[in-house]
Amino acid sequence: MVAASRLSNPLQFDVFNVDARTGFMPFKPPIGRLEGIWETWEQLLEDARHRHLQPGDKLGISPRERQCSEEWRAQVRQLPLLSIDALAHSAVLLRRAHLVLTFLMHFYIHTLPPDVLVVIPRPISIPMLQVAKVLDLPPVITFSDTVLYNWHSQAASDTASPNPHGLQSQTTFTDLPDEEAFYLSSARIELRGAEALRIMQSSMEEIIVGDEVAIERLTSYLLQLRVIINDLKILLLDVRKGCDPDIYYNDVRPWFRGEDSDSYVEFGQKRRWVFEGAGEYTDLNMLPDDRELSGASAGQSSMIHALDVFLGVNHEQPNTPSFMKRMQRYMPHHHRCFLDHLSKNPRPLRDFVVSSSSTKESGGGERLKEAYNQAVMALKEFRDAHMIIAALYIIGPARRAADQARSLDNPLAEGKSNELEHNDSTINWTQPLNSDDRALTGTGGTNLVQFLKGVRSRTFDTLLADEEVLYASNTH
Ligand code: HEM
Repeated sequence: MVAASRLSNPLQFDVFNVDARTGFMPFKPPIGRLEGIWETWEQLLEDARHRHLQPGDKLGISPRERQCSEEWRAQVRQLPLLSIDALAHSAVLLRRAHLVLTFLMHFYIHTLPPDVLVVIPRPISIPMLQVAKVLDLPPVITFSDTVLYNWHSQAASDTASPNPHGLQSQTTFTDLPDEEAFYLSSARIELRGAEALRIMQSSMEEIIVGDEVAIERLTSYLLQLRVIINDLKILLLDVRKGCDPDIYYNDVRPWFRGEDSDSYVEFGQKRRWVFEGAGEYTDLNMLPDDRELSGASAGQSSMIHALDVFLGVNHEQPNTPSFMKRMQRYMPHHHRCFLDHLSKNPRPLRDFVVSSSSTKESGGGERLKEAYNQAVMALKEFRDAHMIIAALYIIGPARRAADQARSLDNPLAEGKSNELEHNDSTINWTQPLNSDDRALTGTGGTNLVQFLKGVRSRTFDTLLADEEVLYASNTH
């Protein structure tokens, strides 16, 4: 348990919509349904789920399934255009509205046949853009829609924290237990990570004090942090218990795709998403030409970003914003501010560890450095595990899907095999996968293999070597 504060708190959770018990997840379960005039959105969402709509580019989709999707989309086009004014006063209602509208929108877009234009009908596009504007979020499904604000639990009382093993998802695309297991594995990581946030808070206080006692405390916090990050790794690997890789890849993942990972490419360009009627609203001018609409990805989890920022793992690169920076655009506004605040810490942990271990005589600095390296190593091992999961859930199933498409002689086979010129799920990540750079893309639109290897290397490079500490002591 983290010791009581010795200083006024440099990282005030409540300002950033962070809860000391549940971290970036709200302490109380999010509301499960909008009432009043917005019931119609909820009913249409329910209807989409009951119909078991299928993605329009699914291999072997039947005429009956296409017809069923078209009937549902016709209902969406006939919806009245509802005002969001009475929602705008409540963050809780707005979050549910973002969730419902993005689920409706992704159902609408991804049930379209792959070769028709994407025009999001006005009854969804306008409230979607309005809600997104008030929340300062992009009009696309995010990690907060599928995980942070998409759960309920049977808590023992109003004051008890949600039980990580008693969680259920409120809304899914497929009603498959695999989809729910996928969301809940992230939710459990968020809940377990709340203790890591408390450690960051207490550590920042100790860094300000900076004396021998502070160094001892900080050392023990970092050792606790190592244990927590190791637990996050175990929780991540546990996704295998409830979510089948092929079901995830073929049935669940297609619904998350953003504009930048659309499967249909014409004249070298992916389909643009047209938000019908947006041009008539000058105050909704939030879709510049260089807009980017990536699909939901756990890369948007503020928890992992917070660990990077706190431990000093630097993903930034000159000239272009990094993937990690881009993903922050998809996080709830206050959580983005939290990361910003953490990154502007005037005494960053890594610098403090370097200076303490190079100047302190007593050996406390050396123990601090060792504890710091163990925490960084745990994060690197989390990323090793994440690469195994990405291989198992994307690379293996993508290969099997491409083989299946080829055997059906389906015109989409070329697209699917472009996705995968790689090895199978027992991939050896230390080998170059393929000289062909046509890469598998993540839902966040990245070149998956290259990207994940880069993130892991940068984590490893954050470890403090003896020379670095020596260099710091010589330059004091
Ligand atoms: C079946 C489970 C998972 C799969 C298949 C998966 C896949 C991916 C993929 C493809 C990327 C590349 C970026 C993109 O384009 O989206 C990515 C990035 C990322 N994912 Fe996951 N992911 C899974 C679970 C998780 C979980 C549970 C977390 C943590 C809550 C997580 C955290 C991240 C982070 C932080 C990144 C950014 C890169 C990094 O920091 O290493 N992922 N993931």
